[in-house]
Amino acid sequence: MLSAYHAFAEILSSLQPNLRILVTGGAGFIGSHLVDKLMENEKNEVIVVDNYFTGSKDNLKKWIGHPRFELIRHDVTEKLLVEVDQIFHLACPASPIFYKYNPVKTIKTNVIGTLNMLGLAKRVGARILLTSTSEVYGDPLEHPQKEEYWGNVNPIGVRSCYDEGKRVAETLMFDYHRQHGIEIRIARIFNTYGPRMNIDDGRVVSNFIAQAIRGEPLTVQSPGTQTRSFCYVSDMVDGLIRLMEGEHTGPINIGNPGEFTMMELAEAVKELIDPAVPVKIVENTPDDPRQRKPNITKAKELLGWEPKITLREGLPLMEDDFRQRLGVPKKHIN
Ligand SMILES: NC(=O)c1ccc[n+]([C@@H]2O[C@H](COP(=O)([O-])OP(=O)(O)OC[C@H]3O[C@@H](n4cnc5c(N)ncnc54)[C@H](O)[C@@H]3O)[C@@H](O)[C@H]2O)c1
Ligand SMILES: O=c1ccn([C@@H]2O[C@H](COP(=O)(O)OP(=O)(O)O[C@H]3OC[C@@H](O)[C@H](O)[C@H]3O)[C@@H](O)[C@H]2O)c(=O)[nH]1
Repeated sequence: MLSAYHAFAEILSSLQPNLRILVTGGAGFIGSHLVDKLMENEKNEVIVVDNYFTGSKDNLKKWIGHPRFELIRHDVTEKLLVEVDQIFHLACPASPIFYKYNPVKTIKTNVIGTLNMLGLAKRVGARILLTSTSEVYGDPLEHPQKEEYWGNVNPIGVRSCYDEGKRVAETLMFDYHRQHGIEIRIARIFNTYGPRMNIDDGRVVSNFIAQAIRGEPLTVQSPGTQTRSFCYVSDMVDGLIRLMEGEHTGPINIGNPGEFTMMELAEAVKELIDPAVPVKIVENTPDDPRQRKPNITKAKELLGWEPKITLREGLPLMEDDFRQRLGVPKKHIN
């Protein structure tokens, strides 16, 4: 019986074509988890290109030297010639601190980088997936956000290099699709967290966890009532792969609809790591969206996807990883 099952599995696997997959930004947080998942399939060959602005070779160290894996230092604002079947286009700094650091470079990465990847997709006939963002909805006046909502975005603000950049990237994807018949997929990713985020990434979940472990005050940016919806990274990767493999162009929201104020997030982190750490209210940055929560009806109906890991399940997994990297073990009370 078992051998009949194995024979069947072997036939199935032999029917699946070998795929060569390019992941831009594959040395980053989401990208490296995506690479781990893609490498599990022995039919996949994975090529990562990254300029290491916010990513690191360390995130991919287990694959370096593997015969089905290749890592190339490359900036997507420059042309790239590789023969591939699929392109997961993630390259772009994602933390507001880093995308505001060199805004001209951020918009070039979104516009010229996406043009270059679309040019590559056209030349080699590859399917291309763009990781767009919930930031295309700006400071949303509709809540929760459906894909049909056009957003409320400041075109000249300090976040515009990122959110307007991603909006242009979406436009380019659809123009190449309509004009050149390129197979496109667009994911609108909502706040994602998990192990391997940079300790000093600057995003709220990594900040609070690192602060609590170090015994420092949790910096809640005022007013603290602004909301976000946090998706665990393994759920995100599963959604991205389903979108790439499915039949729908999108845009499709991929995120966890569980919605929390930043004050609630700080309380959850305190409760988990150290109830004694204080919360410190600090000044916010301009144009910070006041609310954010995905409507994921499309992802459920078209991709059969919904997140499995709640914030309370995901935070301890991230705590373990941060403690290990910060060298601060958990105190055990006997
Ligand atoms: N994490 C989130 O909450 C979130 C939310 C919405 C959208 N996204 C999108 O998902 C993607 C990945 O985000 P992440 O959280 O893993 O961020 P990250 O900063 O960890 O990863 C981005 C990667 O892209 C690389 N990169 C940046 N500019 C590049 C360039 N010009 N050429 C080549 N490589 C470049 C970086 O070095 C890094 O490895 C981004 O496109 C981001 O906009 C993320
Ligand atoms: O230390 C902090 C950091 C952040 N915050 C608050 O936490 C909220 C979330 O901020 P983050 O910097 O984590 O992320 P944002 O939601 O602003 O942007 C994010 O969402 C969409 C993605 O495309 C972006 O890549 C990602 O950075 C904001 O309201 C911010 O004011 C704090 O209260 N304290």
